[in-house]
Amino acid sequence: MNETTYPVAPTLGERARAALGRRNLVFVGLMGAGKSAIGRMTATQLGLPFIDTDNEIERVSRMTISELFAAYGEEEFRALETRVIKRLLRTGPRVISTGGGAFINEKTRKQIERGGISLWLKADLDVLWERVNKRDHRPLLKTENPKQTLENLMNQRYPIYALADMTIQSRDERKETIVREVLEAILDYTGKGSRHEQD
Ligand SMILES: Nc1ncnc2c1ncn2[C@@H]1O[C@H](COP(=O)(O)OP(=O)(O)O)[C@@H](O)[C@H]1O
Ligand SMILES: O=C(O)C1=C[C@@H](OP(=O)(O)O)[C@@H](O)[C@H](O)C1
Ligand SMILES: [Mg+2]
Repeated sequence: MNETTYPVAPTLGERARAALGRRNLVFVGLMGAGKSAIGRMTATQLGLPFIDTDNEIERVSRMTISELFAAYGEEEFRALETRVIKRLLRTGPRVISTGGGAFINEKTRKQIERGGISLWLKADLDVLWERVNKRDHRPLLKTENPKQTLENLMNQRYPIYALADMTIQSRDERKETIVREVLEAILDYTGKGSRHEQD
């Protein structure tokens, strides 16, 4: 029996996966930007393993992030974060969502620069606030005026997040739409997008 097979065009996820090669994709940005949620969905589309550094820190320390901050302080948490990220970047490829402070730490940022492609999920204050005020597991926001704290962090950190390889605006839009933009950004950044080649 004769069977005719037709070529199937690769999906956006498959094309982005090929463009990534052996590199890790690393999400950075402020609390509430969507790094954990969008990172996980992006990993599924890419067919790659996903790791959230906060989850990994909680797993190895057997403490929650809040407990770690309370027991040892932020400095110890950062040291642990740096070690965990260094180890994760040694192998790959995978999708790694970092906690908001990771990319701000110079040592960690250099590791990310060497071991992966970084993507800043950028968001306005109101979007961030709307998302983070629903939960209380973020120790840095346990202040008298957490929205003001968030704004101060934006002012301090946005110039540093801007050093990331790619930037996507995280906004009041379906997560699937943001994920699609992330995949397109990978193609553009690696020179495999439609702006660079004929599809
Ligand atoms: N595009 C989006 N639309 C609606 N809610 C979102 C979107 N992206 C993220 N969220 C939600 O916002 C909250 C914070 O997201 P999360 O991924 O934990 O952020 P981060 O890891 O950057 O702190 C979560 O409840 C998540 O589901
Ligand atoms: O911005 C920060 O310094 C932090 C962000 C948190 O992660 P998310 O950005 O995923 O909320 C977590 O790592 C910790 O509470 C500190
Ligand atoms: Mg997170």
